[in-house]
Amino acid sequence: MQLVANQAHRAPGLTPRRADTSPRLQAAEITCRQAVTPQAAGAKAVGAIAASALKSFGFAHDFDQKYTLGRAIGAGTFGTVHLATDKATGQEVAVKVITKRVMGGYLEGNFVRRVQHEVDIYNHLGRSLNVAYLYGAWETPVHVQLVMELCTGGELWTRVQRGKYDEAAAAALCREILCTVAQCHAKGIVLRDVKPENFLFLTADADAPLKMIDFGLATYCKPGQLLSDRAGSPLYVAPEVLKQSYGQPCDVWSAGVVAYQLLTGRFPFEDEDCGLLLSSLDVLGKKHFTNKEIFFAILYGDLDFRRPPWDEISELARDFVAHLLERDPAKRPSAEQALKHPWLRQFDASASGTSATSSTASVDGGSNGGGAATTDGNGSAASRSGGGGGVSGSGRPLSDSLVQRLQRFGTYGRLKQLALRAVVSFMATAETERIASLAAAFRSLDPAGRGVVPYDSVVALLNNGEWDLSRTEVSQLLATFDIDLEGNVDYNEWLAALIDWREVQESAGWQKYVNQVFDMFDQGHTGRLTPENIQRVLCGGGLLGAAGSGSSGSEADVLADPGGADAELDECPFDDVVPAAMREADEDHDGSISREEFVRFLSTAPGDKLEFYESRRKRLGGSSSGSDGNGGGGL
Ligand SMILES: Nc1ncnc2c1ncn2[C@@H]1O[C@H](COP(=O)(O)OP(=O)(O)OP(=O)(O)O)[C@@H](O)[C@H]1O
Repeated sequence: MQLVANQAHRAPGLTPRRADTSPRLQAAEITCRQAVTPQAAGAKAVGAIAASALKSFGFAHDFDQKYTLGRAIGAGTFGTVHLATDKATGQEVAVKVITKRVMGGYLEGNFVRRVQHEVDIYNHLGRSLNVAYLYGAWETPVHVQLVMELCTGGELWTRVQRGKYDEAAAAALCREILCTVAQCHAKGIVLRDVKPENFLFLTADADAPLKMIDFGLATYCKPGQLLSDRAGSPLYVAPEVLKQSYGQPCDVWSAGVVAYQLLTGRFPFEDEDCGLLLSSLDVLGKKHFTNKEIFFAILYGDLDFRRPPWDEISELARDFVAHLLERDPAKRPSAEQALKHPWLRQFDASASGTSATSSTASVDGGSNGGGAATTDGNGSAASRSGGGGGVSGSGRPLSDSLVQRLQRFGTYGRLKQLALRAVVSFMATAETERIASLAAAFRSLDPAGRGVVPYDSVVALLNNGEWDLSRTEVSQLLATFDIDLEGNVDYNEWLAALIDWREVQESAGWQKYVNQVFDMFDQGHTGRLTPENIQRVLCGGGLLGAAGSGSSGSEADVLADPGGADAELDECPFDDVVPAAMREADEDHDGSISREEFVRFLSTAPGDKLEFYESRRKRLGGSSSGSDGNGGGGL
């Protein structure tokens, strides 16, 4: 095993991260970073790209025109993170500046895969409100610049160091971490680096949302698959990772270590022989532990539930932590199962509370008509939690789950979103019943029947006082809606973003619709889609014609100009879509997407449940009706 220290490249003058404050932890933080091999970075990331032959990533080059770079605010082994300001809007963002690694005039292969992998994962998972949002990637001859949502609340680690959390606060944070893990696992991604340093608070507020950053060790691993390369940070690494045979459960273990820390302020294991009991204090300078000692404690040490403050912590909390820190991964709960633990559920407002029903919710499409967004001025506590643990995604009223649906759709990636928008256009005429409530909700925002809702109306909807969202989160949800990047939300975008795709997949028509979209791309009737096919159709507007901006979305509209033979390919806003989609969809790496691969690409994993995404639905006390907030026209 090749070990690489995880403390290099600190920019001068930066507030040091935890690793720098403690020589002990610095040693302990030596991280097994050989993960970015073709196997470990995921064969998908390798995909059809001959990485070693690249001179550039194909990212935009106009960073300096768009942003003013400010001071450095953080540093890791891979890059330095700076503050920056959007010149047009004044919005502050975080920019990770990564120095390019070049060999023989070309970008070094592993480096290319690492960057592409990070961008791909951010582009998918960053659409969830649990992960810092990636606005885009830029490059110069020397650097790559990843522009991200700025999190000003500091690392979870900083708050952990201040001492233990009360149970309600600890449970809320554990829920957010496990939701992030569950979202990743549902997409066949294992994080391998769940630790407090990789979660930042959006703001300094006590109840600010937590956002995951840094997917450097994440890799593709479906349930049941096993990995063998050691990867992780020693204090959080699962025993089976040390034994080099592990899969998704390793993230649940790491979440268990974090849960233990949140409740007690220290690490969970002791080893009588070497007197190892890790506490924040130990870590900050009193004792010296080698990785060997730490690994021994993880593998064989006793779980310490005896010492204070465990005598003041509830049985349920202890049971929760003990379950997550089960050494046998086969007996450990999955992230989804852990989210249903009674300790988390007892603090989950959405599991017991009532949802906002009092104001003029604009998405019900029924009784409220007009769709005028209102502010209820209630100012009540908001719930960031999911849909109440066991609540199924299917059948959840739109007025409760709008934000969850948007996030999940956002994580699909651009090509899949565009293709699903085309599927919708085929469905719209055939499945009027399935889309009736969504159509009604759209009409309430588009009373004039133009088939397009301007950005302002959607912003007003998301700011109507019923959702707990920051300004930047509203704009990122808006970006998810606007699949064709036209600056508004058309009827088919609305349907595509909000429909329950898992339900559609189970319907008789699904295979037919997907075939129709495949055929739109496959103009040569070869049965395979090449990057060129896809690029031509996307940039020629053939797929976007699939809905037009109207609400009819008929088959005739779709097929009117399927290939865009006269297409102007020079100014295509989807240039970066195809390589990322190829890395995801081309499972056998033959440089094309077969019909079967396309069907799998468009399908939503059965495990990708709505309740893993934060509802952000405000919970209003004393709801009169106790109804589902549907107002008569929700899903
Ligand atoms: N979106 C953000 N907003 C504010 N600060 C950030 C953001 N992203 C990163 N940082 C800060 O920059 C530091 C380094 O970021 P990050 O961990 O992503 O870099 P890295 O080089 O990939 O790290 P690693 O060494 O773990 O690979 C973080 O610890 C954090 O303090």
